[in-house]
Amino acid sequence: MDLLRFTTAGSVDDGKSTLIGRLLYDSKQVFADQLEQVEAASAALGDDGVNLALLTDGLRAEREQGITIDVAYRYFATPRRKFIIADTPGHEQYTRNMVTGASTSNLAVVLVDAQQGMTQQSRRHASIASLLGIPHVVVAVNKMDLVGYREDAFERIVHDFTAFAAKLETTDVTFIPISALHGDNVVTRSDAMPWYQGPSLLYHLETVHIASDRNLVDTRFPVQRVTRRRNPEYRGYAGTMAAGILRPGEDVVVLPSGFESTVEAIDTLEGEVDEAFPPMAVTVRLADDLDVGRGDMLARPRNRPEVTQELDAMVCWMSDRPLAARGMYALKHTTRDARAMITDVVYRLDVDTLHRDPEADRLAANDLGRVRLRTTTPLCVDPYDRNRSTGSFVLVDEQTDSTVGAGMILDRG
Ligand SMILES: Nc1nc2c(ncn2[C@@H]2O[C@H](COP(=O)(O)OP(=O)(O)OP(=O)(O)O)[C@@H](O)[C@H]2O)c(=O)[nH]1
Repeated sequence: MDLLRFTTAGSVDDGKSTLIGRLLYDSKQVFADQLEQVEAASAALGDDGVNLALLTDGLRAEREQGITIDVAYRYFATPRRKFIIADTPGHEQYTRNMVTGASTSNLAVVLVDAQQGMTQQSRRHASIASLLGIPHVVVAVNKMDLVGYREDAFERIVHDFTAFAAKLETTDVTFIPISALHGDNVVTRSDAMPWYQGPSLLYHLETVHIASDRNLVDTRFPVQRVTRRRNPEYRGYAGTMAAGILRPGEDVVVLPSGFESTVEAIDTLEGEVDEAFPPMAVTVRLADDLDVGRGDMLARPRNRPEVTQELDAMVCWMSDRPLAARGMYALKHTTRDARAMITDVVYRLDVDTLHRDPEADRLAANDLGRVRLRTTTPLCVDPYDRNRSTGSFVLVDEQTDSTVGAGMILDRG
């Protein structure tokens, strides 16, 4: 069964918690003991019925105990699909959280309050979803009950959002009018909005076509480690397929060294396989005895990533200490660790207006901007819009060992 990863984005009080609670509750993913707790807490607050936001927040608190996490991953399944929700609490660090949660998402649900309409925050969330290359966006127009379930309220938001999204690269945008509180169009279709002919949110999540979002063209296999098992002659390269397809008998090039060989066999825990594709974890054996190690990448001789020490990237900055030219950081890209120096801050992007400020010489926490970097060792990279996995990296502060930036590599053309 396939898996859809999605993230939710909304401003404070748009109803994110209520929506997630509703999805879990109506698709019967809530355990009896959790439900009892929430019913008791709801009653204590004077709510009749179940306060769904409490349900989500309760699960959140449970997860957060003792560990600082910015993104809680929540799992649920229906007969059609498995789901992972990257639930991003906290309002201060929304850009950072959204970047963390969204970087592997297939889809983003952007909540817009039907009464308030498009806000600066909605524009920001749409911009970030687009920059992160999330292939599918759902605009869930929530609290339709507060506008009398009127079509014109919904249409106004569709119109405003579409006008703004025209400036973005996101192509697949679906609008769904919902009431998370009452459950309209969340799991089941609502009778309250006969003018809406589309699917419920859950049905859309179950059926949106994601198979072709994977890049099966550019073969990329970052080597995680060299394994020697079974016998002394056995030497395999273990890792996870980042893109493309790999089959025994095919020619490969090892980068950055440039040595070429042929795939002899592909092993998995279940035995040998005829082909490997993302996100399979496999061990590749080559016909020749080459010097291959962690951080190297296998690709096809005629379809290679760029091997470079100069990067142009959009960076989302997450640290209170600003990013500025000449800063040095540890850089993690696929399985390779390097060090990088910021050589230039090209511009800072205002995600509300999409205006570029070329005068900016630094990025503060939650800023996005274009920077140039030079790395100490060569990296095998693709543009992010071609391949999210070989096109992204993180920057780590070497003193505190904390992640301070997420980067998306741009095509320098
Ligand atoms: N009338 C109405 N109220 C709603 C709806 N959805 C949420 N609300 C209410 O809006 C308020 C905020 O909802 P939350 O789910 O806590 O929203 P949130 O702030 O986005 O959630 P988090 O930031 O994730 O904690 C609560 O009082 C909800 O009951 C809706 O569809 N209709």
